[in-house]
Amino acid sequence: MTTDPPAVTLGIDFGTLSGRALVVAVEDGAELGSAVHEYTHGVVDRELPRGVPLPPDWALQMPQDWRDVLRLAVPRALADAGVTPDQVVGVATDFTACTVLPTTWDGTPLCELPQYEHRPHAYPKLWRHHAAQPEADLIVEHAQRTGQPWLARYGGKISSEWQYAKALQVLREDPDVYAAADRWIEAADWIVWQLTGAESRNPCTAGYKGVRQDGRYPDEAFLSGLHPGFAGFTAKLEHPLTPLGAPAGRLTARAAELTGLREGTVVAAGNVDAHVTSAAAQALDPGRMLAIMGTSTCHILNSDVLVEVPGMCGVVRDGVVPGLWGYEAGQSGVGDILAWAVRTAVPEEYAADARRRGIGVHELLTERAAAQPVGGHGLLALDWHSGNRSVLVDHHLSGLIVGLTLDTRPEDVYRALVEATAFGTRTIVDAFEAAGVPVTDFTAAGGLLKNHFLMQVYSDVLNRPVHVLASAQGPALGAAIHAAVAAGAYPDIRTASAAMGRRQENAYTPDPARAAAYDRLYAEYQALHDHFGRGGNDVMHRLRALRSAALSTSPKM
Ligand SMILES: Nc1ncnc2c1ncn2[C@@H]1O[C@H](COP(=O)(O)OP(=O)(O)O)[C@@H](O)[C@H]1O
Ligand SMILES: O=C(CO)[C@H](O)[C@H](O)COP(=O)(O)O
Repeated sequence: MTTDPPAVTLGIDFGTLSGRALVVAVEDGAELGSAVHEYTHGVVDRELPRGVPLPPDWALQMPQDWRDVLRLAVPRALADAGVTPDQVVGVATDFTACTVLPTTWDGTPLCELPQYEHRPHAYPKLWRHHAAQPEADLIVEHAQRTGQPWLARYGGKISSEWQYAKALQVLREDPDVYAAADRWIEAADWIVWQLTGAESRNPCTAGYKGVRQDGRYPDEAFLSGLHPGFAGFTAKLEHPLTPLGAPAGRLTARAAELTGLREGTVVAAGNVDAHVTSAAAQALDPGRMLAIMGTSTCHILNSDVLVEVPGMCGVVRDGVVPGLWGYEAGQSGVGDILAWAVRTAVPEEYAADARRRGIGVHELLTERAAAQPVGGHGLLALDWHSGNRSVLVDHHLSGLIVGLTLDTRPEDVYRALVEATAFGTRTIVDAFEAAGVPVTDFTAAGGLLKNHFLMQVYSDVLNRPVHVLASAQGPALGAAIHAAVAAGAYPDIRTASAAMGRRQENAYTPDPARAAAYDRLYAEYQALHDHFGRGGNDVMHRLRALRSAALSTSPKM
């Protein structure tokens, strides 16, 4: 007797530095094979590939790097899993967001047209492009003045990371590129377009990053008040939305040739890396907060109720799963801040020790940092090296370390930074609870799970158990779950998540003595946070303005 080979789905996760494809069994979510492709150009933040220098706070990407994930990682993942294209019943993708690009009507990125290849604004802007803060400030000020009803659904502020600030920056700085952009599209939707040959839009990026609420984008009167040329901006976005977990289309012959998949394979609606991970971590029920902890952290939480939480990134109906209000908050820099410490605050002696022992510098610093009592380093840090996404929503804030002495060691700084990111998360959890959105449990996912000391710090600082997603491929697994729903294997995302997702309960539990000690440090963090973040001292903004002025005038010494 022969049995049919098992049905599988493919989840493709497009991260900040790489993209990965994961083959998953539809029946139980077993991970059968995967492959990663590191982007050739990574984050373009110094100069364009052809040598055009970029100003501070810019972060771009190259669409070809994303296509290469389809071309290279997908066939390798199928081979790794030992499955044939016929077994793949559905494909879904997820992307960083708001990573957004200008294209022509047929989806061609403007940066790939010869006449625009030297123009920085023709390139996709990565989620952590932070140069549109003046535009974000203008949007917030104008929205407050004109009483825009949607503003409260974004915690009272629109981030410079989101679609409108980035698009307005293009219009103000390169009106030709703005005019040439027939479509202004999230990479999350653009990649689906590459697979299906037809434009589609998803409610997750449209809601959280595109300010679409109650079926509408901000109106023309509001947009023209920002800039006369911005009045028709939403025409570049308008397109029917495909619900999450629904099919956006089918794989074209061209995409099948590129990926090695079968023409006609179902492709699910696009999605965001953080939000899609909730399905993988079985964190879709109301009150379950998921923190996706990597270069940055996103906090995702579903609820039955609509509440306007000050400083959150956004609340969107059906934004994570149909039928619930999905909340997002976040920290723009977490692993990125630790990477900064590893890159810049470690003497050669440490690097040599790590090399000798065959471990990474993160691991070395972690090991040394773990061997000290709470507060033993005498330091307190603010985790704003990449600005503050929640609850202050200000990307012109910056990092701070208080308490440095001549005795301070690199591992002390590293530990203080780990703790600062945990305090940042606690600030977000507290903001939800204070606003009336209960956080009944806390689950973590993402690349930082490998740092057990860091995870324990989070449990101690939050003074609650931390559950973890039991997969190293959270977003790709979440996408594969969405693919199974789009393929009709499950009736909805929550049912598919129960069958295919997995989590380890109580992976970390708080130590009462450390939790009490962290309560005292957290009180100090809150004081520092409010002093520098809520107007007590505006020095961080003044320093940034001085830096911009200094870098824009030429004489150097
Ligand atoms: N052992 C470690 N401890 C803490 N942070 C780490 C460690 N190893 C890598 N990192 C940081 O983790 C981040 C990468 O996280 P990951 O989840 O893999 O990526 P992404 O967020 O891009 O999906 C980087 O910022 C890196 O500096
Ligand atoms: O803001 C986001 C989602 O809303 C970004 O996608 C996210 O912060 C980037 O993710 P990662 O740190 O995993 O690369």
